[in-house]
Amino acid sequence: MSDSESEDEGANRQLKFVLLGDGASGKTSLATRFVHDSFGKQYKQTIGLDFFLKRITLPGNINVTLHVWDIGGQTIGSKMLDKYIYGAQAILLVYDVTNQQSFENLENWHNVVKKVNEESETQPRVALVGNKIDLEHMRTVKIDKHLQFCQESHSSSHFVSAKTGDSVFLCFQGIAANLVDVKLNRAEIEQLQNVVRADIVNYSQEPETRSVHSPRSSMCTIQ
Ligand SMILES: Nc1nc2c(ncn2[C@@H]2O[C@H](COP(=O)(O)OP(=O)(O)OP(=O)(O)O)[C@@H](O)[C@H]2O)c(=O)[nH]1
Repeated sequence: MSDSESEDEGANRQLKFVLLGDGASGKTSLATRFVHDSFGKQYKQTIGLDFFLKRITLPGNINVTLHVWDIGGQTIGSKMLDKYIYGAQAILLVYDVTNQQSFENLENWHNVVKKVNEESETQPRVALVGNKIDLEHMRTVKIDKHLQFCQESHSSSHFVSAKTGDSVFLCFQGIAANLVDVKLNRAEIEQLQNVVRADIVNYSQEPETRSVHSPRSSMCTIQ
């Protein structure tokens, strides 16, 4: 590689992020929120895989291009899955906090990742991503189970909502920053957390004021 090529690469690091997890856990929605800052309510199953590309600038003027591989939830038994995972710098294991099964099945996804890692020179960072925290009141996956998984699998821990955007940018950019050894300060983290949103909820049968807080979430419901 010539000097100018390596300078180019230094100026714009390419990172492969792979999103894994059960169907309907919200992988496409997370990628769409991160890349296009949009959200669609309608579920459209990903067949095989989808690609997203996003260039971000991290503190210190460090440009990073994220290649986000959104793997369809039905590929768990597919022979192609190993190839999709291979060479990733980051694996995001995504589950739906309101769906216990989607959390339990992450073990199968993680096992595939571990098997691929055995044959790979690069060892990806693994991140556990609990999605749909806007539905905190319907949560079925206990936070201590989430944290236990992180500890056992040496994963970073993230709670996000593709729907509201809560902590989605922080999740992707935080992982990217970590990979290129950039430290985000408190102000940058707060800025990336992004959404402070209050939904008006009409609890007609329950007259008392409610407040629902999630860990690292800025969502609340007010009446
Ligand atoms: N309330 C809520 N719904 C969400 C959120 N993220 C995704 N959804 C919804 O969940 C459904 C599934 O989302 P997808 O992003 O298509 O799920 P997926 O994991 O890509 O699914 P596969 O393509 O089958 O692997 C859609 O109806 C989304 O609108 C979220 O943060 N909150």
